[in-house]
This record gives sequence, C-alpha cells and structure tokens, in this order.
Amino acid sequence: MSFDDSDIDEEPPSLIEVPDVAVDINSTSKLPQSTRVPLTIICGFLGAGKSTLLKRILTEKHGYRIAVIMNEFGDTADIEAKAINVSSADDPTAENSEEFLELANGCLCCSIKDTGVAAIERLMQKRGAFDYILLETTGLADPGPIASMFWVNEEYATGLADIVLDGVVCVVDAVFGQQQMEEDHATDDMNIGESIRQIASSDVILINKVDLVDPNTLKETETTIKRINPAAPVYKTVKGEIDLRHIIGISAFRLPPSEIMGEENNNTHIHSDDCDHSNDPPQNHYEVRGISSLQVSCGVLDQPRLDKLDEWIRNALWENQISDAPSSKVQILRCKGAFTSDKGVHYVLQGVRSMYEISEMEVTESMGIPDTGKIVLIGKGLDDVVRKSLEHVLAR
Ligand SMILES: Nc1nc2c(ncn2[C@@H]2O[C@H](COP(=O)(O)OP(=O)(O)OP(=O)(O)O)[C@@H](O)[C@H]2O)c(=O)[nH]1
Repeated sequence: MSFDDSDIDEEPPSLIEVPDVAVDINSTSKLPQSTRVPLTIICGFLGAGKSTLLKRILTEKHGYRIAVIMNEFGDTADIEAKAINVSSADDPTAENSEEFLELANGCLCCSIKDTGVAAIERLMQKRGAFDYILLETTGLADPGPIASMFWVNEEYATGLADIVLDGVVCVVDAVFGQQQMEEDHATDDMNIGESIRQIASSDVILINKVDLVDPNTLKETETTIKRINPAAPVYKTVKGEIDLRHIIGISAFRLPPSEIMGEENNNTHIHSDDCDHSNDPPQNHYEVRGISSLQVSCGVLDQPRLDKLDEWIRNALWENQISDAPSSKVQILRCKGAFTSDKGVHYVLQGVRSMYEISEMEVTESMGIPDTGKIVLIGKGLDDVVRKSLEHVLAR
C-alpha cells in the first residue's frame, strides 16, 4: 500500500507534513497508562482494495486519530520470530521508515512501513498522538498469528500490552475472489491456502469492486465466503465505501458474534443495504476445499457442562484432538460463541488458532441475548463425529 496511488479515481487524501506533531519518543504519553489503543487488522487478497479502504477511512470524519501500520512481512513466521526477539531491536530500517502526516480532516496518520514488534513498540511510545491503529497486512499474510499477537499480548513488551485487538477485516476481490478461493485449496491434509485462512480468520468481510461483476458472480463469491465463515457479516462495497461502524470500533473480541446469534440479537448487528442475508446458506455444516465450519446450538449450561466445554475446546485447540473421538484430528483456525449459564451469566467465546478466551459479558436488556447459545468452529477435520462430540458435551 502507498499513499500516492495514482490509479485511484478519487482525490487522494491531502497530506500535510507536520513534523512538530510527532510526540517526542522519550516524553511520557499524553494518555493515561491504562488507556488501551484499539487495533484493526485489514487483510485481503492481493489488489482487492485494502489501500483504497484505508484511504477512505483516513479521510472520513470518524473522530479518531489513526496510526497506520503496513505489514511488509511476507512470511508470518518472521513476525513471530521478531515477536520473540523484541529486546534485540533487530530492525535497523524502521527508524527511517516512520512518517507522521496530518490529514485534511484533522486525523493524524502515522505510517510505519514495518510491523516488527520493535517498530510497534516505538509507535506506542508516541501514543497520545493517535488513538486508533490500523494494520494493513500484505495480500499473502495469514492474519491469524498477527491477531493472536495483539490479542493476548501481555507476554510481549509493555508497548503491545497497551493495544487491544478490535477486529480483523478481510477485503475480497469481487472479480478474482472466487477463482482465488478455488485455486487456493489445501495442498495436503493440514495445509490451508492463504485466501481461505484470511476469510476464516476475519470478523467482517468486504467484497470489494462489486461494480465490476455481474450479480451471479457476486452471489457465487458470497456463498463461498459464507461457507467458509458463517460467523462474519459480509458487505459489498465499491472502492471501500462502507459505513465505518461496520468495521472499526466493533469490539469483535469482546461482544458476541451477532451473525450467529439469530434474529433475537440482530440489534447488535447494524444491517444496511450493503448487507444481504437473503440467500445465506443454511446454518449448519459446510465445507470448502477442506475447510469447514461447524455450528452447534446449546441451552443454558450448568457448571459441569461449562467445565466440560472448556476441556473440550482446550483439547481441540491445543492437542488437535476430540475428547471422546481420539482418532479424529482437527485444526481449528477460529472459534466463536456465546452462551448462558444456569446462573444467568452470559459468556463470549473467542479463539484464534490455539488461543481462546471465555469471558463474562455484561449484558443490557437492549442487547436481547437469547438463552440459546451457539458455538461456531472454523477449520479442518470438523466432521460429523466432531459435531456429535460437541453436542454431547453441551447436552443436558
Ligand atoms: N473498479 C474498481 N476499482 C477498484 C475498487 N477498489 C479498488 N480499485 C482499484 O483496484 C486497484 C487495487 O486497489 P488497492 O487498494 O491498491 O488494492 P490493495 O489490496 O491495497 O493492493 P495490494 O496492496 O497490492 O495487495 C487500484 O487501481 C484501485 O483503484 C472498486 O471498488 N472498483
């Protein structure tokens, strides 16, 4: 991504150099230490329109001062390696690749062309100059490990602990998306193509460039996406034009996934003309190129069942095994869920790869959380045996 794409029809954002806006790295932050900065990861297929979406966000009136980070890593293993070597500051180029720019709408944009952890830590030392972070990954990146890094980041340096992961947004190319998903199939039993990983790992999906395709192609792409990830709302966009409430400040890792909570909970999901559910496939079990999603409903859960569920998830995520079906091998990319205990406590389940969290949720009447809970798993090996095993754990 660059800020000077000349092939974009719209006026590029006016960028004004403001060297004095950059906060002294060594000065103390203007924000209280406890304030955590939300971070949205924007991933998507090569050329799908990630930069176009970013430009759009940066030039809209949203009230945030946004820092943009561009992920130059082609290989996610590199990110993890850098995460471990935080203190070695092995990033000699980052010092020169930081830019602070003020946009015409007053939004401050800090762009770092490297997402090495050391660079992000330096960025966090400047907090006070921005209050939201957008991280654009390369078209080939798997957002899973990056999301994990920001989600449970206490073990990394303090700079990252002040970031809270808001959500993962995936931009799919309406023209080439379907073809890419079909080609990007598993090469062996446990390898999963990047485009499918990106869709599976996302909280919101935009099918962009819908001006360039016929309705049938669009429908086919949307159906494939829904088969991979039924828990994420899908919006159709032209040049990233979307109500920003759908993609930033969504607290996807704190609130229940509205897309799977059914009609009762639709008020937490803001529907619009962009959002078409009319031809959603039936919500049960789908499979695309070895990746499948599995949804299981449950009633209110007592403590023994909550404990069993926790154990079942741990086994599946950490051991790739199913408690009562040892011959089943699973690889779970993402899990989400919401359920209620017999004591009236509402819980949200969120998982990215091997990390998961079951957290209590404060519920207001207006959220309309139903007593019926749901759990969605996305990954490989999620067959009928796995579904039955999970249903058994959740059954009264
Ligand atoms: N017709 C049309 N063109 C679009 C739309 N969105 C983006 N484009 C064009 O598609 C091209 C690629 O868009 P980018 O925003 O650079 O895509 P990207 O995902 O950032 O690309 P990479 O960083 O290379 O992966 C540019 O020429 C955009 O002007 C759209 O909705 N419709």
